[in-house]
Amino acid sequence: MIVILMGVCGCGKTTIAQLLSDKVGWPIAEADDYHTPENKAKMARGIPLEDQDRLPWLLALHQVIQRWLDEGSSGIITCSSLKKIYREIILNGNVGAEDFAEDKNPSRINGAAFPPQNVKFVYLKGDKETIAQRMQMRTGHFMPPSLVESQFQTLEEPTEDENCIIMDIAEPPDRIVEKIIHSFDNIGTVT
Ligand SMILES: Nc1ncnc2c1ncn2[C@@H]1O[C@H](COP(=O)(O)OP(=O)(O)OP(=O)(O)O)[C@@H](O)[C@H]1O
Ligand SMILES: O=C(O)[C@H](O)[C@@H](O)[C@H](O)[C@H](O)CO
Repeated sequence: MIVILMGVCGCGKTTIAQLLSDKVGWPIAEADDYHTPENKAKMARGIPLEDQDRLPWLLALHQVIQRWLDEGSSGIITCSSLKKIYREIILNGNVGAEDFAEDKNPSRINGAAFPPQNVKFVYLKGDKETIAQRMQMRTGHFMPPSLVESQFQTLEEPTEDENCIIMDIAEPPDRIVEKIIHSFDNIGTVT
């Protein structure tokens, strides 16, 4: 099983990934570690990334998933995955990227089932005020609170066909992790 924790900056991806990893023993690929220094510097200056900045980053994360699938191993990825096409690229790699470049309808990629059953997105959902507050409290992170607004503007919440689990970030981290673990057997029933 591969779990991709998604959502805007400050929604709790890293926090939940660490707790989940402690419980299930799976490795974490922290998406921030896959950004180029240029991307990080851009965000640190308060400038939102654009599609083309994110493309190589998404492809690198796709390779992590592909490697884990090839090895038959489990893992946890933290990645904002803000747009549907980004999620397609993470899952499908270059196939998604070609569609991205040509601005085609992502739902038609290869006619493939979306998503693969052993790769699950978990959307950490919260309101802008809660997240802005948590970002203000957080220290030592390159991502400035000023980017919360653009993150919400870019966000395309996952739709039903993506079979994504939605977690309310108003709940304590431990509870969210319990629900994620429970949902491995009940995909689609936990919200
Ligand atoms: N469920 C929660 N309840 C209360 N506080 C939380 C919860 N989840 C995370 N936090 C706190 O909110 C802040 C942001 O969390 P975290 O850094 O994990 O978010 P993130 O999605 O990984 O951010 P980024 O995308 O910017 O790296 C942290 O200070 C964390 O301790
Ligand atoms: O703009 C985005 O797609 C995301 O915000 C990521 O680029 C960041 O890595 C992260 O969420 C900040 O820590």
